[in-house]
Amino acid sequence: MEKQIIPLVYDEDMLKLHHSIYVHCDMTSNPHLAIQGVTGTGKTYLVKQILARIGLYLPTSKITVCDFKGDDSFIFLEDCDRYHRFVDCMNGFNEFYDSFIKRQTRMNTDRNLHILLFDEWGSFLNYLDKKQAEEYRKKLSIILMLGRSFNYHILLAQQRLSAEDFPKVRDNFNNIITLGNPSKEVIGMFYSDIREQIQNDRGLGTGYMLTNGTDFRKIVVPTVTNMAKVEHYIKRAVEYGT
Ligand SMILES: Nc1ncnc2c1ncn2[C@@H]1O[C@H](COP(=O)(O)OP(=O)(O)OP(=O)(O)O)[C@@H](O)[C@H]1O
Repeated sequence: MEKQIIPLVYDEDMLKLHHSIYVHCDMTSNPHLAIQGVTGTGKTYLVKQILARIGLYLPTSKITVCDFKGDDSFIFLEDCDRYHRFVDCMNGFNEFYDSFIKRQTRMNTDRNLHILLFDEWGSFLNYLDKKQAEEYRKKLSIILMLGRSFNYHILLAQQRLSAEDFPKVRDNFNNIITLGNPSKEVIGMFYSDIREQIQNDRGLGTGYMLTNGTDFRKIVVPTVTNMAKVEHYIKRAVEYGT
């Protein structure tokens, strides 16, 4: 499969040298991303940029949005079939999973990129009963394991990526972004080998990024000058092919 490269965030060290250099992500080799950070650290602001860049740079991409919290952040998608909020996230996730299975079983031979944004996966699992939660957890781990070959991708955003919600989270998500200052638990889970590089100096729109478990960098989230444009590219990809 061809490379599918999108710019993600700025490298803070380069920015300090006055080089606005983006850290890029090749979705083909690094298919899944996770973003964590306490409330107000800018997760949604970054998620929107990533989705818009996928829509802009990879114009045959499809996006499915499951926003369990269901506030106004994605309300501009309210007429779209691939936008789901709160309880409807069960349907949204199942539709995404079923379309993945169609590709995997060769009922569908398309190979254009399809990404699922799931906002607050952990809260969603808590909402479900134990048996249902196990079923959804299993389906997610199948996509995380097999999605790459079929161009199926996961983007998760939640306050804290915990081991109960995602076993082997560091192995499953190629890029993990932590916005704001990480807690002791987060440092223990993700940054234990490089603790000395974690300072309590992160503000709005800054954080850390870990790629493939080892490649560590400080990052800065670019400022959006035209949010309407960002939302336009997201909407185009949420509607693509429907
Ligand atoms: N890099 C940034 N530059 C400028 N403003 C930002 C940046 N990141 C976030 N903001 C602003 O900060 C506020 C909080 O951001 P956002 O809603 O993305 O946080 P969040 O982590 O998703 O919060 P929650 O978990 O409560 O949904 C918003 O008004 C957003 O526009």
